Amino acid sequence: MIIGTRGSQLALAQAENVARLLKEQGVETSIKIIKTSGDRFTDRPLHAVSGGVGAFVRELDDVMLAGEIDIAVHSMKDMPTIRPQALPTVAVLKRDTPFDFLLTYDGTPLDELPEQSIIGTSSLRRTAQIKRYRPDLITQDLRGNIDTRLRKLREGQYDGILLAKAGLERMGWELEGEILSPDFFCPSPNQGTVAVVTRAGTEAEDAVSRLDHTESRIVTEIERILIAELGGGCTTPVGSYAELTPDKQEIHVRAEVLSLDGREAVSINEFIPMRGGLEQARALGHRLVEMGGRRLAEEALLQISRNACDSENSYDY
Ligand SMILES: NCc1[nH]cc(CCC(=O)O)c1CC(=O)O
Repeated sequence: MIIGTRGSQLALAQAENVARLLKEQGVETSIKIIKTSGDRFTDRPLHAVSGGVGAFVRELDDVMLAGEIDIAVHSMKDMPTIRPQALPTVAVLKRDTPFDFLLTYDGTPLDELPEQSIIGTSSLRRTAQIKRYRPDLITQDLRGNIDTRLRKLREGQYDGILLAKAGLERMGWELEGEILSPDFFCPSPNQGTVAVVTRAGTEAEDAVSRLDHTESRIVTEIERILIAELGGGCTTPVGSYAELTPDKQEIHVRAEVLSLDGREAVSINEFIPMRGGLEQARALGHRLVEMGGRRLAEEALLQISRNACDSENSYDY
């Protein structure tokens, strides 16, 4: 069986991990690198790349539908909500750390950074959240793969950069930094979770389905439901995070929509029961809209110059 992946170090690490997990199940695989247009235009913000934020995923879908690969591995937060029926998400892997991470040039924590320090991120959500938390800091666009972003920090172009902790973990990089609390930095929906796609009705589907982690599947679904009604398309500053309580009876859900400048936000922060959780999440998503979340998402969208964007749920650029 052939695992298709993008060629970035993070994508390769994720694909290699899936290969290892399948090998433990006695399934042999090989890895094939697929170059996507999102990888080719790394100089522009992703919301300005043709095809928008679903680009990475869709091009792997195409080669899978063409039969060139059997298994595709994705960072789940980059996957559009609406998916081809023939390509089920057969496994949601056990979640890694879902939180954002601050790396600073000299190890200074967020609360102690001098005024006017420059923070690099290309995520509209992280930009809005950092502006809300520290309006005196300066945010600057920072694109590129994780290795590129780290290099730019080391070169002194930024005082600090924000990224997903999970990316560093998967690369095996243990760097000193600060995990940002979801109370102030609600992560992107599905951040820190890898999903695996196959063609329906194949041997690969059978094999990969053994890797599915039920709890991670539940919380990631809830995170999507919470923000499903917001509209505003993709690339708006939206966070959504669900976690099981230690007794596994309840789910702690947080979700928020911010204005691009971080000055306005609407949010929810609640515990819902495991039983009937999906319905309650839908109701909470509705409440987020009624509190003004859709208006904020639509306003943000109007302010962003961008090309066609077909994804409903890839907010993190
Ligand atoms: N936005 C791109 C992206 N997609 C997934 C990850 C990290 C891994 C993950 O969240 O699963 C990243 C990098 C980042 O946000 O720093």
